[in-house]
Amino acid sequence: MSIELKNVTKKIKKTTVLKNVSYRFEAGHIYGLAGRNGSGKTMLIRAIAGLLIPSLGQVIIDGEPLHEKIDFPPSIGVTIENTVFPKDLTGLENLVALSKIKHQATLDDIKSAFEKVGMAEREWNTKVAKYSLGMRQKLSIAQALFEKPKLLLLDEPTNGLDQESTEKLRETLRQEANRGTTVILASHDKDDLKLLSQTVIQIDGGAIVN
Ligand SMILES: Nc1ncnc2c1ncn2[C@@H]1O[C@H](COP(=O)(O)OP(=O)(O)OP(=O)(O)O)[C@@H](O)[C@H]1O
Repeated sequence: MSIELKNVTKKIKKTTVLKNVSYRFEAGHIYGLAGRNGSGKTMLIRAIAGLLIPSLGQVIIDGEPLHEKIDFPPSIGVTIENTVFPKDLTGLENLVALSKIKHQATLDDIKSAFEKVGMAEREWNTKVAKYSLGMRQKLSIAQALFEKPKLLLLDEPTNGLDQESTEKLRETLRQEANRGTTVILASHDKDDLKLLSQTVIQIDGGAIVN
C-alpha cells in the first residue's frame, strides 16, 4: 500500500502538532519514525490511520484521499498507545471477538499472529487480567497482524519486550514487508531504527527534518 502525505498540517487549539508534512511511503518498505518525546510521531501515525483529520493538506492511500473518498485505509493494522482489551477474556477470545467484526480472519490466522509475536498457546489461553506488560504488548501487535494488513502502523512496538521477543518481532516485521506490507513504526529504540528500519524519518516540532 502506498501512502502520500501532501502538506499535512494539524492544529489542535493553538498548538501545531503536524507542520506541513509531505512524504511518500512505498509498499513493502519499513520506515522508522524517530524524534524526541512530543515531536509528533504519534500524530503522524494517527493522521495516516485516518484517526486525525488534517487542518490542511491531504493523506492519499493508494490514490484515494482520506476523508474524501475513504475514511480509513482499507487494510490496516495499528497499535496506538494502550489498546484496551477486555480483561476477563483470554488473548485468543479477544481476537476472536474482533475477528467477528470484519469476518476476514480465520482461527488459524489468529493463531498464526500469536506465533508471529512469539506468544505461546498457554499465554493466548490466559485471561488478559493476568498479562504482564510484555504480553499485553504482544497481544496488541498480534491484533494489528491477524487480518494480514497491507499497512502496519506501530507505536513503540518493542517497548516492554525482552531481547528474544524483540528479535522475533523484528523478523516478523521484515517478513511482513517482504510480502508487500508497508510498515511504519515510531520508536526510541536505536536498534529498531538502525537494524529494522530501512528508512529513518526524523520528526521534530511536528515536521520532517531529514
Ligand atoms: N489532545 C491533544 N491536544 C493538544 N495537543 C496534543 C494532544 N495530544 C498530543 N498533543 C501534543 O502533540 C504534540 C505531538 O505529540 P505526539 O504524541 O505525536 O508525540 P510523540 O512524538 O509520539 O511523543 P512520544 O515520543 O512521547 O510518544 C505534543 O506537543 C503533544 O503535547
